[in-house]
Amino acid sequence: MNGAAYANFDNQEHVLKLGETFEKQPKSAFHTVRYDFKPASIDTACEGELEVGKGEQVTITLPNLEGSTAPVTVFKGSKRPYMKECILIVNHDTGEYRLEKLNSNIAVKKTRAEGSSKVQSRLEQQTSRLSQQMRSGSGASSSSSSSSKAPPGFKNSPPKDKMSPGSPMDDIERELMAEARVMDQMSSGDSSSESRSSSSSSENSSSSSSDSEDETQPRPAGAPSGPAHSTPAVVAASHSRSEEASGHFMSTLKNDLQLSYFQTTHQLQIEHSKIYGPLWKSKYGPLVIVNVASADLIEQVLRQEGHHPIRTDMPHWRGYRQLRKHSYGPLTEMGAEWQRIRRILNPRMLKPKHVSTYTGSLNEVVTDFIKRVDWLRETKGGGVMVHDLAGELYKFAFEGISAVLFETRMGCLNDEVPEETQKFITSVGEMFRLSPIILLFPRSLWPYLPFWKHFVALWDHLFKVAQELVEQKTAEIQEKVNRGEPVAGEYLTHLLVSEQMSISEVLGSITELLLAGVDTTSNTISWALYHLAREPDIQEKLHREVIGVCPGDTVPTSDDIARMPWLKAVVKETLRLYPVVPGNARITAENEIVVGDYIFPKNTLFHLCHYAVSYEEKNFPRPHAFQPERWLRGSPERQRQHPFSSVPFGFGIRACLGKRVAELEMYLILSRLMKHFEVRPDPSGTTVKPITRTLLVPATLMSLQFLDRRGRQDSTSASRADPV
Ligand code: HEM
Repeated sequence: MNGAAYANFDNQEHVLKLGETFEKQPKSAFHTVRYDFKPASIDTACEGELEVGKGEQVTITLPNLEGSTAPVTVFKGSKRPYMKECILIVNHDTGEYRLEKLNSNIAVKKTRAEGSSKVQSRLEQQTSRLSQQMRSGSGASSSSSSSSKAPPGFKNSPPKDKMSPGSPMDDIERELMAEARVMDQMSSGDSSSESRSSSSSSENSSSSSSDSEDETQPRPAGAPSGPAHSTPAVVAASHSRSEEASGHFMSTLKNDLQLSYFQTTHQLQIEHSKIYGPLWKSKYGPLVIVNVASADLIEQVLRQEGHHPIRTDMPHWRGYRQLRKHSYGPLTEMGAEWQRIRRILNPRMLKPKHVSTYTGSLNEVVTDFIKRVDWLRETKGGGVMVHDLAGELYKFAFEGISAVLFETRMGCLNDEVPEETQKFITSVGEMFRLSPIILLFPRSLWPYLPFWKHFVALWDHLFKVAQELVEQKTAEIQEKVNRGEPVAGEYLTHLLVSEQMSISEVLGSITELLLAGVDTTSNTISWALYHLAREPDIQEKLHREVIGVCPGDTVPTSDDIARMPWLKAVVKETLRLYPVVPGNARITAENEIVVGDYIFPKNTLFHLCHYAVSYEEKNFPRPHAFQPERWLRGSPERQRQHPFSSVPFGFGIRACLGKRVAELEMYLILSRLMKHFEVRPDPSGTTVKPITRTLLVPATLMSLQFLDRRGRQDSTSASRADPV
């Protein structure tokens, strides 16, 4: 399929162009479908009936074609193979069908009604103006330097929208000014006030945000507190000329960039699927996306993903690697190379016999985490509270995955987290936060975006940390070899010693594993504890299960976990309510595929709306309730569940590489925490909602009470009111 498929949103009218295949609108609307026609059929038009979407047979009769007044059947037969020249427009309200030649543009009323789409379309117009200005030489000269070369054209911003106090525009303003501030700090070499993007683990925000927490309108986690909240005028006044230009750029964008759009994309899945049904098309920056929001249709996409599935082409992540000449890892690699990497990485990540060998190292990390909980309660929590639990669990997850990958300890659970480690944590969060913003812009503009420079610096740091760890391990191995000692070890040692990958490839892969292995598990553990605290009966059942399998001081192992079905059900239910990857994706690069009643050409980008599907009443009765019992084997609800209604680790050969390690890690920590503590909600009554920052993360700080069970005769008889 050719690449000229991008819709034109000028005048709010959607003009379908050659290659554009699918459009669905809320009410009035047309479905526009490109069906498959035999090239000959169009020439040998004959009369017949009109039937679309029944089985594989399609008959199309048109009221008129090219001047003919009598209805003509332009096609009768199988959907395949296809001819590119025609497009079928189906009006499902009136039952009317229309075939148009693709070489004439087809105007289909207004495309989208939601504000977010309008915002995007304005942004697109603006960025294309911007890019024209740059190409015409009025802007930046060359190179990857950013704000200092910002073009004068930035001044031509559209009139500023009226902003009411506390409106989403304030958030945009804060976000963009925060961006400018971070750029300031970076250019002046001061990174000390960088805060981790997710409020959940921001040390800095812990004191400031708790006061201002508002359940209905949580403070955007990425908006740092303090000076970044200043008005643009105040901040801009302190900028140099180049920063002023960048400030113009910011203020231009702030009218268009709706932060809430990024943060609530999981929620939008539900809202859009209510309006459009289970299949609809949308735009995200330069991307045209087909959204899929039903378990059946998701299954259809995933089952046709091909031999080398592509999630998305990740131009920003890949762009960084190209810039620095780093190797791709499993997240970013594609095609046969991706398959080769996975074949090397899979065994020690996914084979149960290997994964169970990580139990010892992970349990050591769990032990240290429990000590840290004790310390936090005593020193900062009035004997019972653990503040910013998600942040603490982030450190646990980082320590845990490092123990597995690097066979080494990072000191994340020490009283003082090493500076480099803390910076890695900050960088991961920042990088995830910036990723969707960068994708909104055409690649040609990236060098001129201030936050692209920031994005590159963040990745530089991530690679630097991984590189140091790889070098350290290489040196250890070399020393052992020099001493004539046997070299044994699990993950990194195996990768280095087996020499199946170059050092650069090992680095590319290990960096991505480290990146993928932290927020994912830590946030899932946070949400599980959050719900256990709110559902004492479910928690009590879990506690009983754990002490039943592992009484006294016994530390749960992977074998014990196999006998804890309730624990597994708790994790499954947590991942249903909070799928860390709320929307996955596939690009069908190998074949055109049939999804529902439609045929999609090669290279269609599908967005799989897992979040929406896991909240569907028909899949999960009382979908908002935390009910682990739905997952118990043999439960009537489980038997009715569609197998693709909740697939938190993805599906197929491109599914999560860390699934088994993540599960083991989550089971080991949750079971042990249940042995040691009773968790209870934050007495302030604060509720925590999720936001999307690439991954689904808590929007605000999460704090819980940890009551010691150790020393209790009978945990059930302990008064719920009295901290032990
Ligand atoms: C609760 C924990 C986790 C969840 C829910 C999760 C979820 C996912 C999902 C949904 C995908 C995309 C799969 C697909 O496209 O079909 C994925 C990919 C991936 N995950 Fe995880 N993940 C978790 C933990 C981890 C951990 C601990 C690691 C590393 C040790 C990891 C490494 C990866 C990698 C490398 C990929 C890319 C695989 C590829 O493209 O070939 N994940 N994960």
